[in-house]
Amino acid sequence: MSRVGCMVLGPAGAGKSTFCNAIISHMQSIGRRAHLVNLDPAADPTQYEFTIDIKDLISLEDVMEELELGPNGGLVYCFEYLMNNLDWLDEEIGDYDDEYLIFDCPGQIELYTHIPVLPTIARHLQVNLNFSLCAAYLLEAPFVIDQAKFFSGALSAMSAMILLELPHINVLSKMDLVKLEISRKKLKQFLNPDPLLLEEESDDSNPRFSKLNRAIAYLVDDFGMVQFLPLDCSSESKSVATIISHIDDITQWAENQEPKEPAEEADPEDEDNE
Ligand SMILES: Nc1nc2c(ncn2[C@@H]2O[C@H](COP(=O)(O)OP(=O)(O)OP(=O)(O)O)[C@@H](O)[C@H]2O)c(=O)[nH]1
Ligand SMILES: [Mg+2]
Repeated sequence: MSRVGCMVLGPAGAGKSTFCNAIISHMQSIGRRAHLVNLDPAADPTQYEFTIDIKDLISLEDVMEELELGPNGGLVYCFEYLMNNLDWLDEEIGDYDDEYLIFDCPGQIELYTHIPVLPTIARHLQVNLNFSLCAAYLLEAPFVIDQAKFFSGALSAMSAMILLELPHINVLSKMDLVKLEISRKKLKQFLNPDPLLLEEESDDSNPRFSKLNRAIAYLVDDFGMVQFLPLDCSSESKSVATIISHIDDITQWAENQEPKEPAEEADPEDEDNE
């Protein structure tokens, strides 16, 4: 039994759900199968139905209404409830052996910093449910227009990589929105972030912030692991297929599907019989 999973993460509105749907759509077009697992207790399905939905366990709307909590307190409650009822997740996932599951996660960064629920879920999926798991962290490409914002986004991607301890890809989403505003050469520098980009910043920014931004940029560079794959879900583009192939590589999807039989010793007698 083997299961492959990808946790799709990133700030609110980064395009996570759109990307999850694009994965399912692409998979269907090439005759592969994948399932959507919704881990956002406030989300409704969009293009494709959820195969597994946290709202069948608990919904943010009910929690806010019954416990008189705000949206963030309600979300924290929902995840604490899920943590105490992980057997629900086990049961839901139970039948999906040898399947490809895409986990659409909520955008609140608190869920892997303040209360580390997403790292706990990730570990549970790997250790107890035998998942070959990776994370895809989305950052919006329009951030690249504001370089300081981009580097702070890269820092949040890096923090997710460290906290989740999962094989990881970073994705620059909504590329269609910046294609016309930024040169290809410059875009390439953002896909493999180059701190020198900040050197070109205009002089009218506060020098103290410039210094801080540069320090963050060099930190991201020193870490040397934050690179981005471009994604454009606005039209049929190769970007979704390319990202899926990266996920396949990381999770060793092909190997999981077709476990290699140990090479059998050639039996000379069999050969004689043929
Ligand atoms: N132009 C463009 N818009 C996109 C793209 N991907 C997503 N969007 C839009 O961005 C908005 C947010 O997309 P979602 O997929 O809901 O983002 P999300 O990260 O799931 O949002 P939350 O779950 O609320 O955190 C929607 O209006 C999408 O249509 C893209 O590649 N290009
Ligand atoms: Mg979403």
